[in-house]
Amino acid sequence: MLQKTSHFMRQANLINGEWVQADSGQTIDVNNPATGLKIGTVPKAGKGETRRAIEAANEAFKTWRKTTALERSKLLRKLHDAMMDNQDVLAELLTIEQGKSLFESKGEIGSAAAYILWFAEEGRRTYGDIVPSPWGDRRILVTKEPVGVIAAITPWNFPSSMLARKLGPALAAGCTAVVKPATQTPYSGLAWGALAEEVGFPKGVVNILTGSAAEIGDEICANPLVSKITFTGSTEVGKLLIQKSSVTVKKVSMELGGNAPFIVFDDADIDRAVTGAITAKYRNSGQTCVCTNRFLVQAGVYDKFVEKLAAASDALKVGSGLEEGVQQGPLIDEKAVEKVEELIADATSKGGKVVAGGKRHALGGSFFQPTVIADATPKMRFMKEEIFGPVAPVFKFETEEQAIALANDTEFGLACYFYTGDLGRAFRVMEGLKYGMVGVNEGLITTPEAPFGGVKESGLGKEGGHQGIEDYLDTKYVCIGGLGL
Ligand SMILES: O=CCCC(=O)O
Repeated sequence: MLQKTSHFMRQANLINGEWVQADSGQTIDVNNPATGLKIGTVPKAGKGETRRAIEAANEAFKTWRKTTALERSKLLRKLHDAMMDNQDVLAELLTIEQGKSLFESKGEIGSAAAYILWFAEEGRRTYGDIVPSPWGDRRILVTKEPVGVIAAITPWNFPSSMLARKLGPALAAGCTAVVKPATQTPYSGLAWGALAEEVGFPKGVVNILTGSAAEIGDEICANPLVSKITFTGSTEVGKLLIQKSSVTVKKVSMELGGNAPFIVFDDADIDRAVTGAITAKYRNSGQTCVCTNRFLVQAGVYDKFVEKLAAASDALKVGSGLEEGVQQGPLIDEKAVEKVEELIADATSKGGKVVAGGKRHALGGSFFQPTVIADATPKMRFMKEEIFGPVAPVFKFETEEQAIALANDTEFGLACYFYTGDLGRAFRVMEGLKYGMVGVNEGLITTPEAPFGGVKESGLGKEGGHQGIEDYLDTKYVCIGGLGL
């Protein structure tokens, strides 16, 4: 029961440096998806607590913005080190509340820490410009300034690393933050508060609230002290936040839904494609925004690919994420399982053939078998809907043009993947795909050095890369005259 005694498992909210309960005293239960058992509670905060957290962040901003980039960088580096020093316990907490395997949780904590380190460095390079002036007696300066108080709303599928991508650039830029982690997985988010406190971030710089998404979200959108909202989650909720925050004209960064195609051409290395497919499909039990939603396979290698993918899917070890060797944990909840069942029933009623899995796992609860469906067609719901579960529908195509058209036939544009051994085709296809991120002969492409983000209805803005800090900065133009030049 390491997790119960870990001081990182905070069952309280962090507002202005104090760990507090909800004004109403109400709480929300948090359950372990692997057992269905309650692991603790968190406060059910509402509008009042959110307003106080925003005011605290606004007060803290007055001094935090004046710290030097180097001072902020040093604190962020300490935060990185504290995360890595506690990687095992933080990973265990993540697995207990989210369900993913300990292997993946350690990877997520490592990735979260890596984003912090990246932005600790990037924060020191937020250069402005001196622009050639059209006037002989005036000079033009362009500077970068922190936007102010930011609000970060984060999802349950990557409760630690999604926060790192937002807090890292925000704090490095000199912004202060109000964070609302998902209520299904709040402890990994709250742990950031404990870590930030431990390494010496001043009170009010990081505030963390749990509770009613509607009440907290509405206050964040309406409050003029919040300059920016950064959100990872569904396109539906993202649109609502954009709409509601338009009243106070906030900057927004949105990392929304995906419908990733994974294309395998006849000239691909099939074994490499299957290895990439397993990661791109089953990571976090298929619950990532960049998970493959549709496999598009060229006719010449279709049967071979399906056979190998089915065998590799059957071989995955499903179980509690805390167990040694487990590769796939449970889905987040019963609703997620029902959605997966519905999509499979829709596919089989339209001619889809289940060649691996297809059912709830014998372990019960929200465990589901890794599933492969052959003979998928565009009439099936997989074509348009995000699965967010361990189901791999495999479509057949004949030509390169057809593959690109099928891949682009969606309102989403987050990640996509394709496998080919032909360099010319690699460029043609990469340029033809309307997506924010492309994996060529790679099924896992996330890294702090690269800009993560989508186009179309998959979102706005980038997280990571040198671009990732720009959304937390305002550009100011200064025209200086009267210099006696
Ligand atoms: O679910 C979205 C993020 C997945 C990733 O970090 O690769």
